[in-house]
Amino acid sequence: MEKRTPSKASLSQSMEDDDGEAPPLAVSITGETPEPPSPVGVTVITGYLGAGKSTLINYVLNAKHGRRIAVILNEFGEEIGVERAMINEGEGGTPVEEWVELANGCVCCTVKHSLVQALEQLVQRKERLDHILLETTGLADPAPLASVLWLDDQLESEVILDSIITVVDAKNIRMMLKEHRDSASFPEAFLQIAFADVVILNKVDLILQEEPGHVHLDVLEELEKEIHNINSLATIIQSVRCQVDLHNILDCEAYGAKHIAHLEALLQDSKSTPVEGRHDYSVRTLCIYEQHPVDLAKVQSWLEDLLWEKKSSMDIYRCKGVLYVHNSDQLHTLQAVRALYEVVPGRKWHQMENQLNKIVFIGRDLDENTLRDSLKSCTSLT
Ligand SMILES: Nc1nc2c(ncn2[C@@H]2O[C@H](COP(=O)(O)OP(=O)(O)OP(=O)(O)O)[C@@H](O)[C@H]2O)c(=O)[nH]1
Repeated sequence: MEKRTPSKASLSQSMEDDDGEAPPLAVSITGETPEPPSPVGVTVITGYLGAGKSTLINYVLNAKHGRRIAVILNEFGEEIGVERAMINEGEGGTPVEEWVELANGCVCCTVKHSLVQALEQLVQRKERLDHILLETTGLADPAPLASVLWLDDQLESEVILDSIITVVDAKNIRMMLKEHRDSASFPEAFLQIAFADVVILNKVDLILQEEPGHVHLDVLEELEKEIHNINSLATIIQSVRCQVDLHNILDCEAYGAKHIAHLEALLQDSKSTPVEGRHDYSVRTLCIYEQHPVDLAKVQSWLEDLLWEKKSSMDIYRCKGVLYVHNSDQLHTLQAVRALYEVVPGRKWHQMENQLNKIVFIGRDLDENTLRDSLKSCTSLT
């Protein structure tokens, strides 16, 4: 089943909301050979001011990891150690980004114009790339970017959204969580966590300084729990100066419908945020279950009411799940980022398996009863 989106007009509207400029909607770059190579994964890096995004980029650009990684930046910090990328005027006055090559095989550039154009240039380079990192300075809500990069397989794009990584400053987030526990407001940082597939909990050395001995371990455990309360689907990696094993943050295939085992493991570990002491308006995770098989058309129309028409007051950011569909021996996977959603048939159910629907929502004002009852209404075939 192909990816379902509301009208293009409303998608581009949501992108315009972010920076006043509507990026093009799709990257479709077809290869000339009959068998195009597998697409290059794009990892989007978000994070609150000063969390350590540049530190992570610097680490990737300077480490000997043996991978050819391209980095696309919005802004070029002085500390990055390469000359500021130049913007040239290409043929016909088209602005062209200049790529800077580094000794370890990585390349990087600053995007001042079209992201899609920069990606096109990248994949047209003769050297094959292993991965692309995209730093999104100041982008509170990475969803519009996900909509641009998360494309239908049918488009045969040469790039594919791999995952969204959010870098978090452990000391800062600890303070923010304390401050906002009982308040109706929520900082941008929580939104970035809500959209993350991987959270790098950086600057854990500062927690050790504050809480020497064994106490810092309890503090970090508590922080991980709080982050999982916002987004139980995210993998959390603790770090100092973003020194992370790249295998843990690249090639996550967080949006790939083929990676069912990983999705199932995430769903298995996901738990609803405990309700006690929490306000409904905070960003949280909610899991719903339904034992009976659902009608696919009804599920689609239910999702479209929730995500497109916004008939309830709920604000849903992310959604992942497995569906047990009437008249199908295949498990179906469900993924959504804001208004964009996809339901894809996956592997066959095993004989002794407990077939059921499980959906995890991440968002604000999530109403468990409404979601559970409306999913239940998708079980009838009339
Ligand atoms: N103590 C400590 N400092 C760190 C760590 N990681 C990064 N820093 C420092 O934190 C500061 C901010 O890091 P950056 O990498 O520039 O953060 P950023 O997210 O790119 O910041 P902006 O571009 O301003 O949003 C720098 O001075 C880093 O050296 C860490 O793990 N521990």
